[in-house]
Amino acid sequence: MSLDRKEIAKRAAAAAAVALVEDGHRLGLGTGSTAKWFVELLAERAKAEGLDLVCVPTSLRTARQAQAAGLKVVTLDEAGWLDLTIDGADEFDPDLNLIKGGGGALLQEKIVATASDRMVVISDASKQVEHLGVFPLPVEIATFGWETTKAIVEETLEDMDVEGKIATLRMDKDEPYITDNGNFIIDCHLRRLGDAEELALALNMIPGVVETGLFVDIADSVIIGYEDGTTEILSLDDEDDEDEAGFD
Ligand SMILES: O=C(CO)[C@H](O)[C@H](O)COP(=O)(O)O
Repeated sequence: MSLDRKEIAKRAAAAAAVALVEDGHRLGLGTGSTAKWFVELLAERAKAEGLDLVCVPTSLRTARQAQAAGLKVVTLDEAGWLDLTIDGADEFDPDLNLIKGGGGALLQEKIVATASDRMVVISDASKQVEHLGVFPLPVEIATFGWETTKAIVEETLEDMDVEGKIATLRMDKDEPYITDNGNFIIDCHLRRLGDAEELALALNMIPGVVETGLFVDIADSVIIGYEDGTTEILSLDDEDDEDEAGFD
């Protein structure tokens, strides 16, 4: 199999995350192209080593992939609480705050990550930013009265210390994109996001807003994969740890 450089980086981060999994773990499985690598490599290791794992997917897409790969899939309520969630991100900053939801699964991703002892993000280096906000911030909203909700989101952004305030309804070809939870997503095009926690709280106060893609104080570590197959782990409590292990 010949992979392009970005895929090598994503696969390397996913492989390093698979090494964190222990027999008996209850795992949250993220959504997106990097999380897809994790599910594939996890299933290979689980099969090879006969690991007893219970997995909670964050989207229908991931559920289908995990089931097809032979992983045991249960709902979050069946699992109760999780040991570890591994997921991708659209951006992460030096405090390991995230923008997520580029793949539309932000609500279940946030619920699952929050119900975990530990959330580890897997990413290529392009998602690392000094300040969140270049990637459009996804906000999941109820379909009922969505134009009114969108207008209130824009008014709220006007009042906040952010730059760029345009919200657009996410589309899937000619139709609005519908999440796994039956909601719409608006993408907020901000050039600078200001205080992530303040913004998340203000947006979450708006009736009609279901959840935002701002993950504040949720991630514990980020594994960055590089295009040469090496990885680096960023953690808030540890010194940065360079890992030279590549993959074949
Ligand atoms: O938040 C997400 C899905 O809702 C993804 O984790 C995020 O979009 C990153 O995806 P990818 O690994 O494909 O770049």
